[in-house]
Amino acid sequence: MNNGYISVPPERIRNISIIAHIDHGKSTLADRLLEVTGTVSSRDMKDQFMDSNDIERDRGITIKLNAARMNYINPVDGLNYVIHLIDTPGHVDFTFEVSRSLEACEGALLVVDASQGVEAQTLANVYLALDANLEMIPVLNKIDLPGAEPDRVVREIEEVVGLDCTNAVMASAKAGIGIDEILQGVINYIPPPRANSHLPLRALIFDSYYDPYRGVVVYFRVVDGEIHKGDKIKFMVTKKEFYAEEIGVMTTEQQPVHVLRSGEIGYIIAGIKTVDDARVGDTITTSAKGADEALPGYQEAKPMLFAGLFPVESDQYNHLKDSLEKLKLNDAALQFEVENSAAMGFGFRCGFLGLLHMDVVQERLEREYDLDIITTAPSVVYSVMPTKGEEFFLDNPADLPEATKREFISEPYCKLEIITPEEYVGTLMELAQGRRGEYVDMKYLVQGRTTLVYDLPLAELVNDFFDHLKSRTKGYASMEYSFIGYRKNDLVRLDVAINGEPVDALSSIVHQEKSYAVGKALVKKLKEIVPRAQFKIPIQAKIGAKVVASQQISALKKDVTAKCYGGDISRKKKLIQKQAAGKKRMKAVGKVNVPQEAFKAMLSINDS
Ligand SMILES: Nc1nc2c(ncn2[C@@H]2O[C@H](COP(=O)(O)OP(=O)(O)OP(=O)(O)O)[C@@H](O)[C@H]2O)c(=O)[nH]1
Repeated sequence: MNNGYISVPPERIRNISIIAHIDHGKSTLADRLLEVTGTVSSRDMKDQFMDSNDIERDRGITIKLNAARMNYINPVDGLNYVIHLIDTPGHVDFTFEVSRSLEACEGALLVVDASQGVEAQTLANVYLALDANLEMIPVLNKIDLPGAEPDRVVREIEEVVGLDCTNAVMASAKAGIGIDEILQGVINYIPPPRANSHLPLRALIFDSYYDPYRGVVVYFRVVDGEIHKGDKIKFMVTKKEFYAEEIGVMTTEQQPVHVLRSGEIGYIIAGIKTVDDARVGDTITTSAKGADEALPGYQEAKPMLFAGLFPVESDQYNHLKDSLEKLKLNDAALQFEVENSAAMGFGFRCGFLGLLHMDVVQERLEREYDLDIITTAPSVVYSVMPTKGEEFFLDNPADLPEATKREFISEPYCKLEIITPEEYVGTLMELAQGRRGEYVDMKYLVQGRTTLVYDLPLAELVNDFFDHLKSRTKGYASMEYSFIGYRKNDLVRLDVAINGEPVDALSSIVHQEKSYAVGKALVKKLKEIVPRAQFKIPIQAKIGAKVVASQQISALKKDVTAKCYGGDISRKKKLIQKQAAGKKRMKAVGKVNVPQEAFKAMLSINDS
């Protein structure tokens, strides 16, 4: 094993990230590099060392960042090098975090699956790497696959990405091919960090997490100066001050050291209670003789999506509150405030970076905190100009003022980039147009693939767009999006009443032109979802006082247990138990039990 802490001069440090489209082999390659450099022995290596979180592993995606310090003895000069490998989250919800971890590096391995080629996320990541001025080494991965076409993909990278592939490495992370060449490439083509040890300390925070025993652990890159154990330090954005109780490096495990210098990557433990105090993108300096100016580029994590989270049983409200507070310790981007819904009772309005972030939070609440919650359909943040007063933002459709009290509503738009095999261009254009997309551009790539660019309302995108894209293209298309600003539109609020009771948690904001069709589809869907009762249940969709669609659920004729003829008691009991379990995920709205699915019905009616 080669995993101890070795101090080397800056010219023998390399700081790199791996960037790739999902599933192109980033984690497998990271593992292989750790193994080849002796940082982790193959025996010790669990599946994937870099993806250390359960939910990540289950979903096969990288959510949290991680960093590893590898010692590499270069066979060419026999000298010891240190390579810091920073893992980036592989999902658009976390673009800002990706950008900060790239900022902490001088170079990146651009991994492209040689049997698939460039995908939308490859491009999005390359743009971020170019923004961070990174030197990139293309790695054509999976060349062991019979379908691999590395030469074609090299041409594609040169044409589409505009990256010179002279130094590209043909590799198989799985079979261990090309790993030495990659390490040689890192030493030869990626510049060492510029060392500014004489300047006041400035270190960039690129990740942090909460450890219940040690408090917040902060990962950083020392840009200027030095940080010593025991230093009094200041976070320049939050202005919070702490003592550096422990600083260290990430070899196989966290290994404490006394000093970290310009160009190095390490962690710090300083009695920090919540990740909110150590935000990604913030700059660490010393309290005494510190830097005057923070490193550029800090951005506040801004939620793009909001949804109501309500406990199924109202007595679980406090448990939900405690659980959200605990999650927040480890998730600076999660926001929540109390929401009191007429239909749902007390719960929380929560803000998320995107759909994946929302799913992860929901799953943690259920799995780790054993909560039964109802989540309403996510809403984007609208901007509303009232007839009187100033423009304001609104994330809960239920709060929209009546039509007579507002001048206009604007909604967030994003730029959507799709890469698809040519034969699906028609169906995807239809999909994008059905979602109010505005055509921007189309380009033919090599080998019958095409990029399509649309401006699209974010609300349409979060409405299951990705699943539709995948199913229309048999999984062959990929997409990325970025927020581009607000645009005015003719939007209205669509309300729902079940059995005469307005269900505020089912209200949504939709485009005027689509409102009738959406209302009709929504009540039809709700009719399928809401269980029958002993009485008739009318379901209506309304805009203001006007009913735009309605359906009726007919009354149950018989008690289901009647089927048992009163004879078989155990069977009857079982049936009752089954009914009770089925009710668990239901929320009583007036006299009607509304299942969780109903609150997501909006997501599934857009069959465009
Ligand atoms: N045949 C072959 N399969 C590979 C190779 N590298 C990775 N894979 C497989 O490809 C799949 C995805 O690999 P990962 O390393 O998890 O991909 P990733 O890019 O880290 O994915 P995310 O963490 O979701 O971003 C896994 O099933 C790997 O076993 C390779 O060189 N050859």
